[in-house]
Amino acid sequence: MKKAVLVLADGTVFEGRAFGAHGETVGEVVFNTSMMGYQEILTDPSYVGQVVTMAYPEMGNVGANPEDEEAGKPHAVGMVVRTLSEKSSNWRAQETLDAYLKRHGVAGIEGVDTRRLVRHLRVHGAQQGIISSENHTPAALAERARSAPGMEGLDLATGVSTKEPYTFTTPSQDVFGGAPRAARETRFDVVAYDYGLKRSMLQFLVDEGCRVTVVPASTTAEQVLARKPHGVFLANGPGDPAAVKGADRTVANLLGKVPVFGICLGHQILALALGGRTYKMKFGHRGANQPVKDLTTGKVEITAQNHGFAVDDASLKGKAVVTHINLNDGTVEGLSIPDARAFSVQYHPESSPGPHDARYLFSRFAKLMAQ
Ligand SMILES: NC(=O)CC[C@H](N)C(=O)O
Repeated sequence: MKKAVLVLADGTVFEGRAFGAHGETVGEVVFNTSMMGYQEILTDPSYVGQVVTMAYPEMGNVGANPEDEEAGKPHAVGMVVRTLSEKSSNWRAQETLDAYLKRHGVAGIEGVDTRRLVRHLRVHGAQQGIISSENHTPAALAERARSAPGMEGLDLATGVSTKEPYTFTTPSQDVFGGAPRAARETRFDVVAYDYGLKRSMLQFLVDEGCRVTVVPASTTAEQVLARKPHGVFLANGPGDPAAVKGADRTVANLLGKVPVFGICLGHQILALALGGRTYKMKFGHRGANQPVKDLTTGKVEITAQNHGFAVDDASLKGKAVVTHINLNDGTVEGLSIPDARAFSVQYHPESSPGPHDARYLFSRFAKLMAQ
């Protein structure tokens, strides 16, 4: 296999071998601690502009298949792994991870000391980096990584959002081949803002009896209210929440008029709509084992997460109730505005990949709409 390097903006060099597409890719280098679900991770549009390092050492073992995609293609711009499995061993696999990334033009590097890389990012913070199999000097690559734009101030959601509204009616699938879940009778019309959404979120809304109309990020509050929805869903998405054009004002104009449920970027935008603030975290939360405490019940959920920004707790005082916190670092994980029938979580109740502890939040949204 061809030699490749990963060079961080601070000049740190990691050597390895190229897989997937050969060539070069620049992005924010982040790490994910999930042991499985690399395909759901790679295809999550929230990874636009990011190079994902998988902390777990064995990757590619189950290959790739179309059912596990969260969107039509990988959105991460690069992948860093310790050991890449040459073969895929799974009855659902249609190709290897290597072939999958090659086909989609995504560069990977394997054989990297990912423990050292993850520790480096934890200490020095997520930063721009470049994967290259083109024999340039590390100094030149570090310079290019340094001149790449950082995540702060980047509106990436508007770019990946759907261009036209569409209706989504597919329930979640049983991947183990069981009978398809009986579709619930349609009870609610929901408008979902697409900031870069994961397909599984929509499937869980359909499971709750929602007919979902997905709309572009730039859709106005008036256009949404004209559809007379029972509820509005604010999806996940890439980039800086404060940079998504007009989103905070739009959501502010919806609050109080219709129940609102936000996840991840949607949660951050809801906070901004209330006059709250968001900030860039040092290295974010990405993985399937983040402990979150529900302050209203005292229960702890193990959650899937993928975010690099967070909502500033102090900025919400008097504007919203902080309902969930992260037990690792105390950051805000959920909020609610009871008067406005609105709530949101920073983590991923659809998991995909991850534990199912938080799936009940989709029913909570349905209950809110039924009231
Ligand atoms: N998954 C998401 O919606 C991520 C939200 C935002 N882009 C962040 O990094 O914090």
